[in-house]
Amino acid sequence: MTDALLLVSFGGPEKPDDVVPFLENVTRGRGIPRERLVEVGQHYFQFGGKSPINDQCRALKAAIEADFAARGVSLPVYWGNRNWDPYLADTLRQMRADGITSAACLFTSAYASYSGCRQYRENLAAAVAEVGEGAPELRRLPHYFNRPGFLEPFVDHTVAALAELPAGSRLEFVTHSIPTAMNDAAGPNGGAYVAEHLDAAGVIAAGVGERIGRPVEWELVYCSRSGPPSQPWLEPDVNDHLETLAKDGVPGVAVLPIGFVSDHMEVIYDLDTEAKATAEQVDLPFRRVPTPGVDPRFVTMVRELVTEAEPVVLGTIGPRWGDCPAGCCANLRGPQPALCGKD
Ligand SMILES: CC1=C(CCC(=O)O)c2cc3nc(cc4[nH]c(cc5[nH]c(cc1n2)c(C)c5CCC(=O)O)c(CCC(=O)O)c4C)C(CCC(=O)O)=C3C
Ligand SMILES: [Fe+2]
Repeated sequence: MTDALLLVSFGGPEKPDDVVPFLENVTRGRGIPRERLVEVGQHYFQFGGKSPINDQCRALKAAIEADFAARGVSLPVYWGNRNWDPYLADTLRQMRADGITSAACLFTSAYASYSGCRQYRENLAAAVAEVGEGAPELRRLPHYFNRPGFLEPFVDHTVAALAELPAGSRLEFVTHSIPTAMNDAAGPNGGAYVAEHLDAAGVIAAGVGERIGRPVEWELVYCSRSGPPSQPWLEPDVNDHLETLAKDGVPGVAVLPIGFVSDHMEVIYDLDTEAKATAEQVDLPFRRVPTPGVDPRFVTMVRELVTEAEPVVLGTIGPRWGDCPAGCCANLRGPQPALCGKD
């Protein structure tokens, strides 16, 4: 039984004074070099000290509420963040006060990895411990990277982007880089972060090819690397790759941020600002494809995750679990309490 839907997101600063404390929350104990933090702070300040992510969560929450109301799903929707106000513990206290005893969680993160999955589960465990007695019981909705409601908006918007680019342009699928060791530990058997992205990208590329009547070339590249240079992270970086493509005479690129569900700071800075500038420098026609955001198909997918009997998925991997199997996405710094999983 479920009394509520809980949107679990990353959080972001809303004004300049929030930026440094937000970055401290995100990077506490993560060993990110100081120069990187100063640089990322500048990305936020350049946008007035405000990340778009909280407004995007408010918009998604409102769209889900409207859809639930229209479809007779009488579940209240709550929202809490890992790293900024509204914090998960505050939301759980509100839910308890409202008489909610159980909730299904939707993470605004679509793929397996410590950063994108288990860290959310650890933060939920910490928030439940902080709230104490009477905190709602939480379960997690299935991973959705291979659901039509997540993939189809990318197909549509990519077809539109290609129509504005020279013939023969390619698809650059972009996701957040992570340490290679984190990918090696992702999912129950390792490597799930990259494998899930490749599966999703393959479905989108095939869908686009079908729509435009010819196969399109594509690859998966990475943005937003942090960490010390000595630590290997997934490569190539999108900027380096755009330079390679220009040298190879590729006529243009559609850039699809498939690692993200909304156009938050990584998208508007790392892609729309930095990667776009790189493309201009090397004279490579560039279009950035929107993320699902509040696309009605994505909102419908959320309702289906809550109410469905039979999961519908695309690609080769097959339906994924909600609550994770034991050993999934290990915390490489050592085990921590986590909810929504066998360990
Ligand atoms: C896989 C992944 C996702 C996708 C899944 C998901 O969506 O959760 C994601 C999302 C996000 N990452 C975000 C912001 C940041 N991530 C950082 C740092 C890091 N991210 C990592 C991974 C991921 N991150 C990693 C391995 C680090 C290194 C530190 C560590 O090992 O933990 C830092 C610190 C500075 C820096 O190092 O860049 C910031 C500020 C925001 C908010 C954006 C906004 O404000 O609009 C969002 C949605
Ligand atoms: Fe991040």
